[in-house]
Amino acid sequence: MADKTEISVKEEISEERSETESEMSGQDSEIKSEQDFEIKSEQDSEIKSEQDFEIKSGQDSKSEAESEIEISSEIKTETKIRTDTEIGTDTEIGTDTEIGTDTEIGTDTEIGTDTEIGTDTEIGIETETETDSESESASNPNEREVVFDAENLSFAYPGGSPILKNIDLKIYKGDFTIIVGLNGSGKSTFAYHLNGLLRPTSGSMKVFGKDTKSRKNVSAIHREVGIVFQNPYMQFVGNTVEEDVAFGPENLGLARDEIKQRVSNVLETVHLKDLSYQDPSTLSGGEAQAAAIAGVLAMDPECIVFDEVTSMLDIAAEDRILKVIDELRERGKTLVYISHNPKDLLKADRIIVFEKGEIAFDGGLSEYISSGKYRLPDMVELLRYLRENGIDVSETTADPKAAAEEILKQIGQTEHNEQIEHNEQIEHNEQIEHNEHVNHNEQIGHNEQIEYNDQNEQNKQVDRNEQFEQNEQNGNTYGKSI
Ligand SMILES: Nc1ncnc2c1ncn2[C@@H]1O[C@H](COP(=O)(O)OP(=O)(O)OP(=O)(O)O)[C@@H](O)[C@H]1O
Repeated sequence: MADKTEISVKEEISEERSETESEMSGQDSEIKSEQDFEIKSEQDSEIKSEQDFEIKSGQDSKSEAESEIEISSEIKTETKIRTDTEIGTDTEIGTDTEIGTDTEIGTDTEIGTDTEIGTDTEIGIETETETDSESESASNPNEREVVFDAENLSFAYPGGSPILKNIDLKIYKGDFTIIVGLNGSGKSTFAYHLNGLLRPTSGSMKVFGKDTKSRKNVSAIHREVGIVFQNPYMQFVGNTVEEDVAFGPENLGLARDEIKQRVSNVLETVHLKDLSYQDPSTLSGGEAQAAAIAGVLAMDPECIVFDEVTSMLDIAAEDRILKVIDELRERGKTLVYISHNPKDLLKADRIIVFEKGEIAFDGGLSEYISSGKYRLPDMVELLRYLRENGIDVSETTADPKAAAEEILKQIGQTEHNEQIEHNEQIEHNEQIEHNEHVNHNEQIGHNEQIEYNDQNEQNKQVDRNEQFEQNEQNGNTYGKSI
């Protein structure tokens, strides 16, 4: 029997946040204090019998205006039929009673009773075989696994007009999908649907096959899908950066050493080690974004939704985050990235454009470029200009160095070759000149030698004549008759 006590449940807090958002928008009439988010405890007990039965129970309680007790029991048999029992009690203004039963053929029964004052009790009994979308896709290995599946999804904030309209969209495992669109087009609202923070007003959203409409599914979905919010201060729950980042892994029930290691690694990654003990609410905008990213990375979820997370980062910090994203892609994570920066499009497997709550475009980068309707990354503009002027470079080269090499191949290389030829010619000419010069010098030397020899000869003759004259004067004819 294992018994452990944990402080805090991050995904529940996310739910609370969402509720708070809803409350702000008037979706829910109740008013909650900030302390709702702060105090949580969870107690899990696990009993495993020799018959391979597993019984788990967890108890959550919260302070202040709201208290919640959640007890979950899980019984697992060798036949892989699992029974989940969840009992939650909320004491707050407003009462909700929900009883749900899920069976393996997908029957979901919910009985709800609302009264004005009282208790929120949720009893969920879920009986299902361990068959989910993963095993479904395993039956057809060529079919890519669907992670997010929105079907005819529409959403309106309470009292408002529809923000999302009839969205049909499947996002596949391992893809890096970028969502772009003008301000207010519904990108963030859609992002909140990806982990059940918001639920469709009509239609459905399934994550790994689990419908976000069922509250029982939402906490499991929170473990698989992390969201980094546009406003990072929305997601802090710890008193220090370190505590905040540790919050998620603690909630996953990881061992203390593992948590320590993860926290240390992610703080290193986002360069926030020096601020480990700072209150996250006092961080600068960019630091807060980095800390929020660290908090999600520490949980290592299967999917991460980034909602304009680099908007406040300096260039170096942005580069670090983009590098992290590259690594996450290499590890096969499913990433949804909301951005206003056209340069991000170059990395995308898929681009989705939102316009007034609808999907106006859904496709790859080449299609996006050739549609001619949207703002393009600067480099694509440059390459396009070169193409239009007869230089055959690809428009979709994401890496500036690769683009430069392509351009060089087309024009630079030719010029380069011409330059080489030119240089060789110069060298050749210089050599000739040099040789000519040498020859010339040699000629001069030769002539000088001749002159020298002539002079020598001449001098010798003069000497001889003078000797002759001298001899004659001396009467010495050396046997010669005159
Ligand atoms: N809690 C809310 N209550 C009512 N309306 C809301 C709420 N949150 C957002 N909206 C409205 O929903 C629309 C879509 O907002 P959303 O934040 O999803 O857009 P966005 O595309 O992410 O915009 P941005 O690029 O500016 O971040 C906007 O008109 C916004 O005013």
